Amino acid sequence: MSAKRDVYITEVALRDGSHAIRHQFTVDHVVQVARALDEANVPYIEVSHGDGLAGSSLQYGFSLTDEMELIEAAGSVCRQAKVSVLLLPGIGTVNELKEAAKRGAKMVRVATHVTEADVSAQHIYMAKELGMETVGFLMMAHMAPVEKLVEQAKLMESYGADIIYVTDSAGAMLPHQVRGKIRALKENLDVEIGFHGHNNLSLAMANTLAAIEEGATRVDGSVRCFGAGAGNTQTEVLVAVLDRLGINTGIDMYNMMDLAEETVAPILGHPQEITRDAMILGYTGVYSSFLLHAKQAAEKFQIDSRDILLELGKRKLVGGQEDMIVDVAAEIAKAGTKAAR
Ligand SMILES: CC[C@H](O)CC(=O)C(=O)O
Ligand SMILES: [Mn+2]
Repeated sequence: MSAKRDVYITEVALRDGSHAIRHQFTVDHVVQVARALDEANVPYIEVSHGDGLAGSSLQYGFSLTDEMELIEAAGSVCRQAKVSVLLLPGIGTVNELKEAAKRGAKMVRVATHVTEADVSAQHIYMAKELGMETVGFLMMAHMAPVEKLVEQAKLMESYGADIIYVTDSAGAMLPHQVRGKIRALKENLDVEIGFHGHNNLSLAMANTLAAIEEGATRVDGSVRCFGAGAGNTQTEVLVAVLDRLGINTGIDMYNMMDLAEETVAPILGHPQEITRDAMILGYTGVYSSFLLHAKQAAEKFQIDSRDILLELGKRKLVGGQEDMIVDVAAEIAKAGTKAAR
Protein backbone atom coordinates (compact mmCIF):
# COMPACT_ATOMS: atom_id res chain seq x y z
CA MET A 1 0.00 0.00 0.00
CA SER A 2 1.50 3.33 -1.05
CA ALA A 3 2.31 5.76 1.76
CA LYS A 4 1.25 8.83 -0.19
CA ARG A 5 -2.47 9.45 0.05
CA ASP A 6 -4.29 11.80 -2.34
CA VAL A 7 -7.19 12.23 0.07
CA TYR A 8 -7.24 11.69 3.85
CA ILE A 9 -10.37 10.10 5.24
CA THR A 10 -11.44 10.66 8.83
CA GLU A 11 -13.64 7.80 9.97
CA VAL A 12 -16.34 9.20 12.24
CA ALA A 13 -18.48 6.17 13.20
CA LEU A 14 -17.07 6.13 16.73
CA ARG A 15 -18.17 9.74 17.20
CA ASP A 16 -20.99 10.64 14.76
CA GLY A 17 -22.33 7.08 15.17
CA SER A 18 -22.68 7.77 18.86
CA HIS A 19 -25.86 9.73 18.02
CA ALA A 20 -27.33 6.71 16.23
CA ILE A 21 -27.06 4.46 19.30
CA ARG A 22 -27.80 7.09 21.92
CA HIS A 23 -24.18 7.29 23.02
CA GLN A 24 -24.04 3.67 24.18
CA PHE A 25 -20.55 2.71 22.95
CA THR A 26 -18.59 0.34 25.15
CA VAL A 27 -14.82 -0.01 25.41
CA ASP A 28 -15.18 -3.34 23.63
CA HIS A 29 -16.99 -1.74 20.66
CA VAL A 30 -14.34 0.94 20.36
CA VAL A 31 -11.44 -1.47 20.63
CA GLN A 32 -12.89 -3.81 17.99
CA VAL A 33 -13.71 -1.04 15.52
CA ALA A 34 -10.61 1.07 16.05
CA ARG A 35 -8.30 -1.93 15.75
CA ALA A 36 -9.90 -2.96 12.46
CA LEU A 37 -9.84 0.61 11.11
CA ASP A 38 -6.17 0.87 12.01
CA GLU A 39 -5.47 -2.45 10.26
CA ALA A 40 -7.33 -1.16 7.20
CA ASN A 41 -4.88 1.80 7.23
CA VAL A 42 -7.49 4.46 7.95
CA PRO A 43 -5.45 7.58 8.86
CA TYR A 44 -7.80 9.27 11.35
CA ILE A 45 -10.39 7.79 13.71
CA GLU A 46 -12.68 10.15 15.60
CA VAL A 47 -13.80 9.12 19.08
CA SER A 48 -15.93 11.28 21.40
CA HIS A 49 -19.50 11.67 22.57
CA GLY A 50 -21.63 12.45 19.49
CA ASP A 51 -21.82 16.10 20.56
CA GLY A 52 -18.12 16.25 21.23
CA LEU A 53 -16.06 16.25 24.39
CA ALA A 54 -18.19 16.65 27.53
CA GLY A 55 -21.36 16.15 25.50
CA SER A 56 -22.57 13.54 27.98
CA SER A 57 -25.42 15.38 29.70
CA LEU A 58 -29.18 15.52 30.14
CA GLN A 59 -29.37 17.94 27.20
CA TYR A 60 -27.53 15.74 24.69
CA GLY A 61 -27.84 12.27 26.20
CA PHE A 62 -25.63 10.54 28.73
CA SER A 63 -22.79 8.31 27.51
CA LEU A 64 -22.71 4.73 28.70
CA THR A 65 -18.90 4.91 28.98
CA ASP A 66 -16.65 7.80 29.90
CA GLU A 67 -15.39 9.13 26.56
CA MET A 68 -11.86 9.56 27.93
CA GLU A 69 -11.77 5.79 28.48
CA LEU A 70 -12.95 5.30 24.90
CA ILE A 71 -10.31 7.69 23.53
CA GLU A 72 -7.59 5.92 25.46
CA ALA A 73 -8.84 2.50 24.39
CA ALA A 74 -8.82 3.54 20.72
CA GLY A 75 -5.30 4.93 20.98
CA SER A 76 -4.07 1.76 22.65
CA VAL A 77 -4.89 -0.39 19.60
CA CYS A 78 -3.81 2.01 16.85
CA ARG A 79 -0.43 1.43 15.28
CA GLN A 80 -0.62 4.06 12.54
CA ALA A 81 -4.01 5.78 12.80
CA LYS A 82 -4.33 9.00 14.74
CA VAL A 83 -7.21 9.40 17.17
CA SER A 84 -9.22 12.56 16.65
CA VAL A 85 -11.72 14.21 18.97
CA LEU A 86 -14.53 16.68 18.35
CA LEU A 87 -14.96 19.72 20.55
CA LEU A 88 -17.82 22.22 20.52
CA PRO A 89 -16.68 25.27 22.49
CA GLY A 90 -19.12 25.84 25.31
CA ILE A 91 -19.90 22.14 25.62
CA GLY A 92 -16.26 21.03 25.86
CA THR A 93 -13.61 23.22 27.44
CA VAL A 94 -9.84 23.44 27.19
CA ASN A 95 -9.69 21.15 30.25
CA GLU A 96 -11.33 18.28 28.37
CA LEU A 97 -9.10 19.02 25.42
CA LYS A 98 -5.97 18.72 27.56
CA GLU A 99 -7.28 15.48 29.06
CA ALA A 100 -8.06 14.05 25.61
CA ALA A 101 -4.53 14.92 24.45
CA LYS A 102 -3.13 13.19 27.54
CA ARG A 103 -5.22 10.11 26.68
CA GLY A 104 -3.72 9.99 23.20
CA ALA A 105 -5.78 12.24 20.90
CA LYS A 106 -3.60 13.70 18.17
CA MET A 107 -6.15 15.75 16.27
CA VAL A 108 -9.07 17.93 17.34
CA ARG A 109 -11.91 19.32 15.29
CA VAL A 110 -13.13 22.50 16.88
CA ALA A 111 -16.72 22.75 15.74
CA THR A 112 -18.92 25.85 15.70
CA HIS A 113 -22.10 26.89 14.01
CA VAL A 114 -21.17 28.25 10.58
CA THR A 115 -21.64 31.88 11.66
CA GLU A 116 -19.93 31.58 15.06
CA ALA A 117 -16.29 30.83 14.33
CA ASP A 118 -15.14 33.50 16.76
CA VAL A 119 -15.92 31.22 19.70
CA SER A 120 -13.26 28.76 18.50
CA ALA A 121 -10.21 30.98 19.04
CA GLN A 122 -9.27 29.88 22.55
CA HIS A 123 -9.67 26.19 21.77
CA ILE A 124 -7.70 26.40 18.54
CA TYR A 125 -4.85 28.22 20.31
CA MET A 126 -4.80 25.57 23.02
CA ALA A 127 -4.88 22.70 20.52
CA LYS A 128 -1.87 24.18 18.75
CA GLU A 129 -0.09 24.62 22.05
CA LEU A 130 -0.74 20.95 22.78
CA GLY A 131 0.83 20.06 19.43
CA MET A 132 -2.41 18.68 17.99
CA GLU A 133 -3.41 18.78 14.35
CA THR A 134 -6.22 21.31 14.46
CA VAL A 135 -9.31 21.48 12.32
CA GLY A 136 -11.93 24.24 12.16
CA PHE A 137 -15.27 22.50 11.60
CA LEU A 138 -18.00 24.85 10.36
CA MET A 139 -21.30 23.12 11.01
CA MET A 140 -24.69 23.64 9.34
CA ALA A 141 -22.83 25.07 6.35
CA HIS A 142 -26.03 25.11 4.29
CA MET A 143 -27.26 28.03 6.44
CA ALA A 144 -24.62 30.55 5.34
CA PRO A 145 -23.98 32.13 1.97
CA VAL A 146 -20.54 31.62 0.43
CA GLU A 147 -19.21 35.06 1.50
CA LYS A 148 -20.14 34.43 5.13
CA LEU A 149 -18.57 30.98 5.07
CA VAL A 150 -15.33 32.40 3.69
CA GLU A 151 -15.29 35.14 6.34
CA GLN A 152 -15.78 32.59 9.13
CA ALA A 153 -13.24 30.16 7.71
CA LYS A 154 -10.67 32.97 7.53
CA LEU A 155 -11.22 33.63 11.21
CA MET A 156 -10.44 30.01 12.04
CA GLU A 157 -7.42 30.11 9.77
CA SER A 158 -6.21 33.25 11.53
CA TYR A 159 -6.44 31.45 14.92
CA GLY A 160 -4.11 28.75 13.56
CA ALA A 161 -6.39 25.99 12.22
CA ASP A 162 -4.49 23.68 9.86
CA ILE A 163 -7.58 22.53 8.01
CA ILE A 164 -11.08 23.97 7.55
CA TYR A 165 -14.13 21.78 7.01
CA VAL A 166 -17.42 22.52 5.33
CA THR A 167 -19.85 20.47 7.41
CA ASP A 168 -23.21 19.55 5.97
CA SER A 169 -24.70 18.67 9.36
CA ALA A 170 -28.26 18.44 8.06
CA GLY A 171 -27.42 16.56 4.85
CA ALA A 172 -29.23 19.42 3.13
CA MET A 173 -26.64 20.58 0.63
CA LEU A 174 -26.84 19.92 -3.09
CA PRO A 175 -23.72 19.13 -5.12
CA HIS A 176 -23.54 22.55 -6.82
CA GLN A 177 -23.71 24.22 -3.40
CA VAL A 178 -20.87 22.07 -2.10
CA ARG A 179 -18.85 22.92 -5.19
CA GLY A 180 -19.40 26.65 -4.74
CA LYS A 181 -18.43 26.59 -1.07
CA ILE A 182 -15.34 24.42 -1.44
CA ARG A 183 -14.18 26.40 -4.47
CA ALA A 184 -14.51 29.70 -2.58
CA LEU A 185 -12.54 28.34 0.37
CA LYS A 186 -9.83 27.02 -1.95
CA GLU A 187 -9.58 30.43 -3.61
CA ASN A 188 -9.46 32.41 -0.38
CA LEU A 189 -7.57 30.26 2.14
CA ASP A 190 -4.11 28.75 2.36
CA VAL A 191 -5.03 25.73 4.46
CA GLU A 192 -6.34 22.31 3.44
CA ILE A 193 -10.09 22.07 2.96
CA GLY A 194 -12.35 19.24 4.12
CA PHE A 195 -15.95 18.11 3.72
CA HIS A 196 -18.24 16.19 6.08
CA GLY A 197 -21.57 15.02 4.65
CA HIS A 198 -24.79 13.37 5.79
CA ASN A 199 -26.84 11.12 3.56
CA ASN A 200 -30.34 12.35 4.37
CA LEU A 201 -31.06 13.23 0.73
CA SER A 202 -28.92 10.39 -0.63
CA LEU A 203 -26.29 12.94 -1.69
CA ALA A 204 -23.43 12.28 0.72
CA MET A 205 -21.35 10.45 -1.88
CA ALA A 206 -22.11 12.90 -4.70
CA ASN A 207 -21.34 15.84 -2.40
CA THR A 208 -18.09 14.27 -1.23
CA LEU A 209 -16.99 13.69 -4.81
CA ALA A 210 -17.94 17.28 -5.72
CA ALA A 211 -15.84 18.51 -2.79
CA ILE A 212 -12.85 16.43 -3.87
CA GLU A 213 -13.19 17.63 -7.46
CA GLU A 214 -13.02 21.20 -6.16
CA GLY A 215 -9.85 20.46 -4.23
CA ALA A 216 -10.88 19.10 -0.81
CA THR A 217 -8.16 16.78 0.45
CA ARG A 218 -9.85 15.80 3.71
CA VAL A 219 -13.20 14.05 3.77
CA ASP A 220 -15.23 12.16 6.34
CA GLY A 221 -16.97 8.85 6.16
CA SER A 222 -18.68 6.46 8.51
CA VAL A 223 -18.42 2.74 7.97
CA ARG A 224 -21.84 1.25 7.17
CA CYS A 225 -23.19 4.86 7.30
CA PHE A 226 -22.90 4.68 11.08
CA GLY A 227 -23.66 8.33 11.81
CA ALA A 228 -26.49 10.64 12.80
CA GLY A 229 -29.63 10.82 10.62
CA ALA A 230 -29.14 8.57 7.60
CA GLY A 231 -25.44 8.53 8.44
CA ASN A 232 -22.44 9.91 6.62
CA THR A 233 -20.76 9.06 3.35
CA GLN A 234 -20.27 5.30 3.63
CA THR A 235 -16.53 4.89 4.13
CA GLU A 236 -16.03 1.48 2.55
CA VAL A 237 -17.99 2.57 -0.54
CA LEU A 238 -16.09 5.85 -0.70
CA VAL A 239 -12.82 3.94 -0.66
CA ALA A 240 -14.04 1.83 -3.58
CA VAL A 241 -15.34 4.78 -5.60
CA LEU A 242 -12.18 6.83 -5.08
CA ASP A 243 -10.09 3.83 -6.08
CA ARG A 244 -12.10 3.58 -9.33
CA LEU A 245 -11.35 7.28 -9.88
CA GLY A 246 -7.63 6.70 -9.39
CA ILE A 247 -7.62 8.63 -6.10
CA ASN A 248 -5.51 6.93 -3.45
CA THR A 249 -6.88 6.87 0.10
CA GLY A 250 -4.35 4.26 1.26
CA ILE A 251 -7.23 2.29 2.81
CA ASP A 252 -7.77 -1.43 2.29
CA MET A 253 -11.22 -1.95 0.81
CA TYR A 254 -11.63 -5.63 1.78
CA ASN A 255 -10.74 -4.91 5.40
CA MET A 256 -13.30 -2.12 5.47
CA MET A 257 -16.02 -4.29 3.93
CA ASP A 258 -15.39 -7.05 6.48
CA LEU A 259 -15.44 -4.59 9.35
CA ALA A 260 -18.71 -3.08 8.10
CA GLU A 261 -20.49 -6.38 7.77
CA GLU A 262 -19.08 -8.47 10.60
CA THR A 263 -18.47 -5.94 13.37
CA VAL A 264 -20.23 -2.65 12.74
CA ALA A 265 -23.61 -3.97 11.53
CA PRO A 266 -24.26 -5.84 14.80
CA ILE A 267 -23.29 -2.79 16.89
CA LEU A 268 -25.57 -0.53 14.85
CA GLY A 269 -28.34 -3.07 15.32
CA HIS A 270 -30.45 -1.98 12.35
CA PRO A 271 -29.63 -1.20 8.72
CA GLN A 272 -28.95 2.48 8.19
CA GLU A 273 -31.67 3.75 5.87
CA ILE A 274 -33.06 7.01 4.59
CA THR A 275 -36.21 6.83 6.63
CA ARG A 276 -39.00 9.40 6.22
CA ASP A 277 -37.65 11.27 9.26
CA ALA A 278 -34.09 11.29 7.93
CA MET A 279 -35.35 12.54 4.60
CA ILE A 280 -37.14 15.42 6.30
CA LEU A 281 -33.90 16.40 8.05
CA GLY A 282 -32.22 16.94 4.71
CA TYR A 283 -35.26 18.43 3.04
CA THR A 284 -35.83 21.03 5.71
CA GLY A 285 -32.24 21.54 6.90
CA VAL A 286 -32.35 20.21 10.46
CA TYR A 287 -29.35 18.94 12.41
CA SER A 288 -28.97 15.20 11.87
CA SER A 289 -28.30 14.74 15.57
CA PHE A 290 -31.82 16.01 16.34
CA LEU A 291 -33.38 12.89 14.82
CA LEU A 292 -33.63 10.65 17.86
CA HIS A 293 -34.55 13.57 20.13
CA ALA A 294 -37.47 14.38 17.81
CA LYS A 295 -38.56 10.74 17.64
CA GLN A 296 -38.57 10.54 21.41
CA ALA A 297 -40.61 13.75 21.71
CA ALA A 298 -43.06 12.49 19.07
CA GLU A 299 -43.62 9.32 21.04
CA LYS A 300 -44.10 11.23 24.26
CA PHE A 301 -46.71 13.58 22.75
CA GLN A 302 -48.19 11.03 20.32
CA ILE A 303 -47.59 13.19 17.26
CA ASP A 304 -45.85 12.74 13.91
CA SER A 305 -42.09 13.27 14.24
CA ARG A 306 -42.04 14.81 10.75
CA ASP A 307 -44.20 17.65 12.00
CA ILE A 308 -41.71 18.37 14.75
CA LEU A 309 -38.77 18.25 12.35
CA LEU A 310 -40.49 20.52 9.82
CA GLU A 311 -41.17 23.06 12.55
CA LEU A 312 -37.56 22.88 13.78
CA GLY A 313 -36.45 23.59 10.22
CA LYS A 314 -38.81 26.55 9.94
CA ARG A 315 -37.48 27.99 13.18
CA LYS A 316 -33.90 27.41 12.02
CA LEU A 317 -32.86 25.72 15.22
CA VAL A 318 -29.13 25.15 15.60
CA GLY A 319 -26.98 22.85 17.75
CA GLY A 320 -27.37 23.53 21.44
CA GLN A 321 -31.11 24.10 21.16
CA GLU A 322 -32.02 20.44 21.71
CA ASP A 323 -34.19 21.38 24.70
CA MET A 324 -36.52 23.26 22.35
CA ILE A 325 -37.43 20.05 20.54
CA VAL A 326 -39.68 19.07 23.43
CA ASP A 327 -41.14 22.60 23.57
CA VAL A 328 -42.00 22.46 19.89
CA ALA A 329 -43.54 18.99 20.29
CA ALA A 330 -45.65 20.22 23.21
CA GLU A 331 -46.87 23.20 21.18
CA ILE A 332 -47.81 20.99 18.24
CA ALA A 333 -49.63 18.56 20.51
CA LYS A 334 -51.47 21.41 22.19
CA ALA A 335 -52.53 22.97 18.95
CA GLY A 336 -53.87 19.54 18.05
CA THR A 337 -53.15 20.12 14.41
CA LYS A 338 -50.33 19.14 12.21
CA ALA A 339 -47.80 21.89 11.51
CA ALA A 340 -48.30 23.26 8.04
CA ARG A 341 -46.31 21.35 5.46
C1 LIG B 1 -23.57 18.09 17.33
C2 LIG B 1 -22.23 17.83 16.74
C3 LIG B 1 -22.41 17.28 15.35
O1 LIG B 1 -22.86 15.95 15.42
C4 LIG B 1 -21.14 17.41 14.58
C5 LIG B 1 -21.32 16.85 13.23
O2 LIG B 1 -20.90 15.75 12.93
C6 LIG B 1 -22.11 17.59 12.26
O3 LIG B 1 -22.40 18.78 12.47
O4 LIG B 1 -22.48 16.97 11.25
MN1 LIG C 1 -22.02 14.78 11.38
